[in-house]
Amino acid sequence: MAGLLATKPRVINVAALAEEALWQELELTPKPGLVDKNNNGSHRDMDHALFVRSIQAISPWFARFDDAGREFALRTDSEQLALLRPIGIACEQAMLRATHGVNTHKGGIFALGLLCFAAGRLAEKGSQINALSLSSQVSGLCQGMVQRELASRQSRATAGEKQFHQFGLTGARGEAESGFATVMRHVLPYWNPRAMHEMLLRLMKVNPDSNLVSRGGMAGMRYVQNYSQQLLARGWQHNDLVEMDKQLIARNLSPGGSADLLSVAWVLGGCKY
Ligand SMILES: CC(C)(COP(=O)(O)OP(=O)(O)OC[C@H]1O[C@@H](n2cnc3c(N)ncnc32)[C@H](O)[C@@H]1O)[C@@H](O)C(=O)NCCC(=O)NCCS
Ligand SMILES: Nc1ncnc2c1ncn2[C@@H]1O[C@H](COP(=O)(O)OP(=O)(O)OP(=O)(O)O)[C@@H](O)[C@H]1O
Repeated sequence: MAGLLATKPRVINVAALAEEALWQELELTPKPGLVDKNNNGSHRDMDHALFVRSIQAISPWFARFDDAGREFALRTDSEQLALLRPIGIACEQAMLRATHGVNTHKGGIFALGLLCFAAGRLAEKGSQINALSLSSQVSGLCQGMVQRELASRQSRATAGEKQFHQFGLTGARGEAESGFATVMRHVLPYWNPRAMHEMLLRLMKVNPDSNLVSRGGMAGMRYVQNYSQQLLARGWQHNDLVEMDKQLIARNLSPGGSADLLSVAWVLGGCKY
């Protein structure tokens, strides 16, 4: 009888959660400054249809990231990123082919690719897959990334690299190296998949988003952080988000980094327990 009562371990498919996360993020509407079902936000080169094509091009790669995590599970942490990166870049190329060169999900590929790879590595080692183990696995994989790729290089080719040298911001790399600490600290304790607008506001309130800085400088980033903080503090309705969307579009601001972290939150929230 006891055998019958024993609960079977829940099988978590992180690759499937990652695809689901991209759809949930895209469909969330209104989404201030971002592409959603209503409008293109602060983007002249992207729309909903382009994001659909991008998600369709990227999603088959999530299982490949997971497979690679299994395949390389016995290699040391420090070797992993070099083994993963070529797959990540190939996935970026698939995205760019589908979008005719537009950067729809570069940050999303980076973050979700790391999570799928970490899940494969944990599964191969027979370790439990949950938000905490995924967070610490990603942090381990990315240890030293900021120092190696930002601090010890003078390149200013990308927004992230420019902003590190200008403002000391570590962007997507710093977030990954911390094990997505922004999501773990500011969203997961309050996680509710039916309250995705609130989850996004919690992210925009604190996230040092390189997209905002490259579009509006530090003032633009602080504008969005303060706006989100006020809505969370006084409460908000649907129309408050419609108005925030208008204000961010008027300032050409787009919190793309927080949109990526919302996808990360969907995956970690789905593995919370
Ligand atoms: C690491 C990458 C993404 C860094 O790119 P970049 O120098 O432009 O950094 P940057 O910090 O500007 O962010 C890139 C994207 O991340 C998102 N983002 C921005 N700020 C943040 C933030 N604070 N937190 C999380 N995501 C953010 C945005 O959408 C942005 O477009 C990229 O250079 C890269 O290496 N891509 C190759 C693919 C790869 O490494 N994959 C490995 C896992 S699959
Ligand atoms: N729904 C969304 N709408 C817009 N951007 C999103 C959305 N979801 C995620 N993002 C993230 O924001 C990024 C796009 O933002 P942005 O256009 O500011 O970056 P960029 O392409 O590097 O800059 P620019 O377009 O000014 O050259 C995407 O790479 C993606 O990571």
